[in-house]
Amino acid sequence: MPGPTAPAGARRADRGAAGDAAPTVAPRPDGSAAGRHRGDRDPAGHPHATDWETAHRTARRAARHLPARALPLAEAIGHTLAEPLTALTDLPAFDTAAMDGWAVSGPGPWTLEPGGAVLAGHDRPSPLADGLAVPIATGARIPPGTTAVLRRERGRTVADRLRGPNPSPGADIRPRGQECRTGAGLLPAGTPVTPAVLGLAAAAGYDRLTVRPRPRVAVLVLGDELLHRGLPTGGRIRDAIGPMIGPWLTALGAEPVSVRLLGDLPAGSPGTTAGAGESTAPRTGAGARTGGSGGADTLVEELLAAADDADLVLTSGGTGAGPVDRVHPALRALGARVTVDGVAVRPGHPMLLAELPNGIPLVGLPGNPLAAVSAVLTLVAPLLHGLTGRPEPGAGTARAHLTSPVSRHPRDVRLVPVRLPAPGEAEPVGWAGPAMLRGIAVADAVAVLPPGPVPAAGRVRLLELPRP
Ligand SMILES: Nc1nc2c(c(=O)[nH]1)N[C@H]1C(S)=C(S)[C@@H](COP(=O)(O)OP(=O)(O)OC[C@H]3O[C@@H](n4cnc5c(N)ncnc54)[C@H](O)[C@@H]3O)O[C@H]1N2
Ligand code: MOO
Repeated sequence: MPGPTAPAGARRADRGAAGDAAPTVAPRPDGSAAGRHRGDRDPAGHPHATDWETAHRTARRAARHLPARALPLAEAIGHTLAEPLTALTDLPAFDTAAMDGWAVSGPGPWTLEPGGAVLAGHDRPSPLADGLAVPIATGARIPPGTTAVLRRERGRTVADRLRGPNPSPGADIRPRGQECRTGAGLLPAGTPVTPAVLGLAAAAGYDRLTVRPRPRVAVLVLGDELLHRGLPTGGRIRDAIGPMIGPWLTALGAEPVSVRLLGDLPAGSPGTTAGAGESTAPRTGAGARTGGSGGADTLVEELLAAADDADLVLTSGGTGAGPVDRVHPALRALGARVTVDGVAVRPGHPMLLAELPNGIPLVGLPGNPLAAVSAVLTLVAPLLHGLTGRPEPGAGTARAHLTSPVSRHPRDVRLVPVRLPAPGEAEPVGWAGPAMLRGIAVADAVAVLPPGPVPAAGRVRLLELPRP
């Protein structure tokens, strides 16, 4: 069970030590630090803060595409097309009746051909001579010589005669290739495989799809103060990140393989760890969670075990420089390359992006719950899209007018939960403090407010919120 919590004041009091705990920032060829921008200032103690746009881009680029694999259709759901989907057949593959009725040749009245109906699934029906009609079912091949289909409800038969209005030529016939010709591009690479994509792929002749799999994500929720059931008590509070992070990852196209609820473990050093490859932490099933610190005694051990079995590792909490904020020290002990160490965004400025020694990316979500959401939108979503090759949803295109002005941060981007009451309108919902979820819980999107001295008004950029 988690141990007692240091009072918040004590945890915060040590933030002055940020310099000591700062991990190595990877140098760039030009000698500057990756993601660091001269002139950026974060008065709260993050001199390395990366600007928000750069952080977003860096996260996407930090991801190498996951290897593609060919999977049977039924197993491809939720993954991402690694290659364009190209029609393997004309669709429809032959001229097809669009309605139940009669195939007719020429103007009526018509004589019914003896010998029964043309049904779906029948191979080549015999040709229809001028003045003749034959009953036909939706989806059946059109007999050669047919000029149109007369719908059942429009015709009436007496003995072997069919009467009804003359359908216009080609009426209710779906011509071969109407939807696509063989070789036509149907979907680009990077398309998420939805139920409709599976249906289209099957119709277009596919038995298997070449996909990039859903990224496997391991999550470590840090903090001795967190309770996982019941009411806040004795200075402890409910964990709000653990319950939302798994479903949010799923909505972003990832597979949360484990959400481990850990206390404030000591950072540890690589010397005290189990080597990568021999995980000491009991692995859990998809989306499963465990209480307590499991089998590992240090954060370094937990990180190594997580990285061994995932495409992306997330931590929550402990990104600061307080006495029990162990993410930076653990990354430093591991020799991880920290590429984004703080972002000029509110909430969420302590968020970080790193590359673990085995090349697996790690995102450190700040502990304040809305700050963690901000990090999901800023770093996690583009990273996942980079791993699968999905385009950023509505990247740079979604915009709306704020229905009322919202105060901005003088130097940092502000992310503000909004409702979208009408097309093109964004209504701030309030309750946007870093520790609050009340606003985001009713929001349809998040508005991106650039820094500035006066409140934001007018058109703003929107970020989609992932939906289950
Ligand atoms: N001296 C300074 N103090 C703080 C700064 C700063 O710049 N200088 N930044 C503040 C901001 S902004 C944030 S965000 C947090 C980031 O802190 P950590 O990532 O180290 O997170 P913790 O200290 O562990 O927790 C912060 C806060 O969030 C609560 N928390 C943590 N995990 C959860 C969870 N899973 N569910 C709900 N709430 C959680 C925790 O109890 C704390 O109240 O640092 C500020 N301080
Ligand atoms: O930026 Mo903190 O991340 O506002 O809560």
